[in-house]
Amino acid sequence: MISFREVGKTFPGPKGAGPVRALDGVDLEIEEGSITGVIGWSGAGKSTLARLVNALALPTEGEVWVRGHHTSSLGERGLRELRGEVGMIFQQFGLLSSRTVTGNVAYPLRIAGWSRERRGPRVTELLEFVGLADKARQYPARLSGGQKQRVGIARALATSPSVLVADEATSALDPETTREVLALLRRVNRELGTTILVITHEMEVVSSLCDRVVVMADGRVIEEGTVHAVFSAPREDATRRFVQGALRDRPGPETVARLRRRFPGRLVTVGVGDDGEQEAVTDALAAHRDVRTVIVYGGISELAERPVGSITYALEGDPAAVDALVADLAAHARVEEPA
Ligand SMILES: Nc1ncnc2c1ncn2[C@@H]1O[C@H](COP(=O)(O)OP(=O)(O)OP(=O)(O)O)[C@@H](O)[C@H]1O
Repeated sequence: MISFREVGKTFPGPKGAGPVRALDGVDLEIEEGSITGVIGWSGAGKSTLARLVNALALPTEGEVWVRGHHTSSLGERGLRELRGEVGMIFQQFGLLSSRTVTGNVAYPLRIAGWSRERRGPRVTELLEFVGLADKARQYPARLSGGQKQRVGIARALATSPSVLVADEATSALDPETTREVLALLRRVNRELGTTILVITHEMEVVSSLCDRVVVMADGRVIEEGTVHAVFSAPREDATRRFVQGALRDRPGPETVARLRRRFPGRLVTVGVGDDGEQEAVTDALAAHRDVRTVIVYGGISELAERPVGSITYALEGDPAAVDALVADLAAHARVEEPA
């Protein structure tokens, strides 16, 4: 559906500074019907990547393909076709304040040359889909943030695009409204079959909505895979920071110091993965009765409907017995000792 092949994007830098390398050697395949999250800290290149999908920007190296369109070699007609294939929603909604909800949703249809007779029923259908049929005549200023974003989604879907790109679409919303908008995006994917690309710096958005995740740092893709695979065993520091920020399952340095003062035993953090792993850990703890085991910290969440997190134990006993238990745990799960 979408293919990035060795894509680079360099911007001329500010006066006196060198050029800015926003994307560097990005290879990426987005499957039809998937929901893919692109996550990264500020400046990682996420928005630049999003803008390449509907040719709002073109790569300076490599190729971007969207549904068989090579974005760098499109004429005016090809570009119009591509923009019809790719809907976009933004953090600040991008609604026209001088037009009603109906006027906003009808706007892309007017541009695409739909007659007034065809536009009316299509707008009604779209507003019903996003649950805003009763707001058709309102102006955006009278709507809440969540309602504005739903208008944005209806507008983005007007021409039945096969791809929807959401650039920080929930970053301006409170947690409850964020959940509503994410639920709507899930419906768009399931009921309309739209492929969705979600650009975000919020791990919760990825973990609750996406099938796959692409982690970006410094213009590069540093990790990629299913949400569960990437977040349950992060390989890169940047990924680990996202997971840690969301799960808060591992004690930070100050907490570790406090735990060491309170508990005499050896601190060991044991990863929680799928069910089999947890059972093996419980069995190992039960088998080593000569070691006193105290749970001192931890957290378990769900990612892609599977458990993930860690539990930190203080293990107290004869050092050889504690060593034997730690070896037994390490045979079944990820074991770390806080620094
Ligand atoms: N039009 C532009 N001109 C010059 N530099 C740009 C331009 N657009 C982006 N950049 C630079 O490219 C890099 C990547 O920016 P980008 O906006 O893609 O990152 P991001 O991951 O989306 O970050 P944020 O979440 O802060 O928007 C940054 O260093 C940014 O300053």
